[in-house]
Amino acid sequence: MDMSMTQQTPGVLLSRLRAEPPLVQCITNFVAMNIAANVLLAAGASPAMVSDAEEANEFARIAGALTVNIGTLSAPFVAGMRTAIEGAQAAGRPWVLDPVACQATALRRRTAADLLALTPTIIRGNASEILALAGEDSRGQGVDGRDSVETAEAGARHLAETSGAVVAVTGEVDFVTDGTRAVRIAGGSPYMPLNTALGCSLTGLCGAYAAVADDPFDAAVGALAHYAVAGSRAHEGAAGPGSFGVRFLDALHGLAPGALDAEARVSQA
Ligand SMILES: Nc1ncnc2c1ncn2[C@@H]1O[C@H](COP(=O)(O)OP(=O)(O)OP(=O)(O)O)[C@@H](O)[C@H]1O
Ligand SMILES: Cc1ncsc1CCO
Ligand SMILES: [Mg+2]
Repeated sequence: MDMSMTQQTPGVLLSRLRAEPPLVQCITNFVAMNIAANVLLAAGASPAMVSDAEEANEFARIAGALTVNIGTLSAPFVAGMRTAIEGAQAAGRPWVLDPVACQATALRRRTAADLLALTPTIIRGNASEILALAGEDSRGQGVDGRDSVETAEAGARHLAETSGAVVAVTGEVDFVTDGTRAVRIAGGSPYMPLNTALGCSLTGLCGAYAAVADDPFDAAVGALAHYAVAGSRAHEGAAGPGSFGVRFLDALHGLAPGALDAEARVSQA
């Protein structure tokens, strides 16, 4: 990749992560809990799925980053999210928002808007979710994206400007912007959206990269590039979504920092 697009390249951040695996507090959904934990471990981070309001604030203060995902939403989750965000912010730690299916119901629209107002460091979602969060029409079907990343790029730029967050839109070709800078990241596999919770797990990986990066834009690019390169590698020889899933974990683990920078397909947008 062109090394001028980030201060710290994906490979530099991956080296940091592997040298000192960051503790990442993941408040995520019941579908993603096990999958995301395995993804973070394979990539080189240390995940902990801690969400109860009684301990989430205390835990956020000792974690390197917090990630918040509204996939299986309920009042106890929301209470844990709110107090965890307060703890992360008090400790000066980054937090990542994943607004799963935020177009679908009044509860999700309200919760996503409330969490957005708490100023996430990074927002990661599929194009349908980012369009909805940006106040535009979304064709999302439940948790599955149904819009192209391209149609969400203008909304993502606007959302980044108004929220102050780095916005990462995922799909066939990903898009990352902080409102000023913007890049596209190619790679991955069409088997990825057929494996549940890989997006939710990527949100966790954004937290891991944010914990070791100086700049959240570099963190989002690093996490998405790690995923894209591992996804491309895993696609080779995969017979379908099942064998892809196994190969993907192996590829996340087996990717060396130098190879990540050599194989990352990041371009200016
Ligand atoms: N058609 C595709 N080709 C290549 N990579 C893809 C494709 N669709 C998605 N991806 C990749 O899959 C990963 C997850 O992105 P996706 O947009 O599917 O998340 P999501 O909809 O939030 O997933 P989930 O809600 O199931 O966790 C990203 O790394 C993205 O680049
Ligand atoms: C399938 C599913 N349902 C709620 S969250 C989730 C994981 C993918 O977003
Ligand atoms: Mg999702």
